[in-house]
Amino acid sequence: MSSDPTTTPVSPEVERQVDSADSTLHNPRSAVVALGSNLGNRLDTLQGAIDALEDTPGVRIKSVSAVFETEGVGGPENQPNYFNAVLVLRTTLPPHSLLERANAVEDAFGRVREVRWGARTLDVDILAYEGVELDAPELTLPHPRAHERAFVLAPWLDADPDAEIPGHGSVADLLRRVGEEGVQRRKDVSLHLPE
Ligand SMILES: Nc1ncnc2c1ncn2[C@@H]1O[C@H](COP(=O)(O)OP(=O)(O)OP(=O)(O)O)[C@@H](O)[C@H]1O
Ligand SMILES: Nc1nc2c(c(=O)[nH]1)N=C(CO)CN2
Repeated sequence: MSSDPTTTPVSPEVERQVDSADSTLHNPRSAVVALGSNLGNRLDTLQGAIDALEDTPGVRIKSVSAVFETEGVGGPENQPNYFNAVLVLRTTLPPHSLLERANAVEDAFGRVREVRWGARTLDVDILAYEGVELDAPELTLPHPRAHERAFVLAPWLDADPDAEIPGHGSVADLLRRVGEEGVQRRKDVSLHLPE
């Protein structure tokens, strides 16, 4: 019998049937996540975010881009440069659960939401989630501004040279169109998967 008084015990066979009807448990999807930081120790923060995401049940990081140092786009003038990176994941979490986890990781690194596009210790955005298009304020997929941002496209191309943004084209073409001004690959630093 289950020791949890809020649950009605079910047989292992029923549990198996319920699990097999939940296709998300068996079908990890590909998702792409952008990381950005322009306050504090930017490299440690991005590495901490990678470790926290990899530590999430239902999330496996498959590819980590190089680190790009980028000039702030939008928001207040003279904000410090960002470190940006992109991760390709396989995940069994549905999109909204992945967003919740992304927000929790931002909060864990002391993110305070004040000025739009203002400086932040950590920003975690979902760029794309395999086969999903959404147009809600709390979650828009693919990310509505990814295709026009060199600070997203350059690391995305590095993490996945064949990436496509549904409705916009290949990341390689989009980056050629947008140009790479204000975006520099930092060859002296790197991020890694947790050991
Ligand atoms: N694809 C997405 N990834 C992350 N957040 C999203 C996405 N689509 C919508 N949102 C919503 O956007 C809200 C604002 O996010 P945030 O404060 O990180 O914006 P921002 O990173 O400053 O700006 P931008 O959205 O232009 O990158 C979040 O509360 C979130 O619910
Ligand atoms: N260079 C750079 N500029 C930004 C960034 C970012 O990550 N890098 N994020 C923003 C809001 O998501 C706004 N502007």
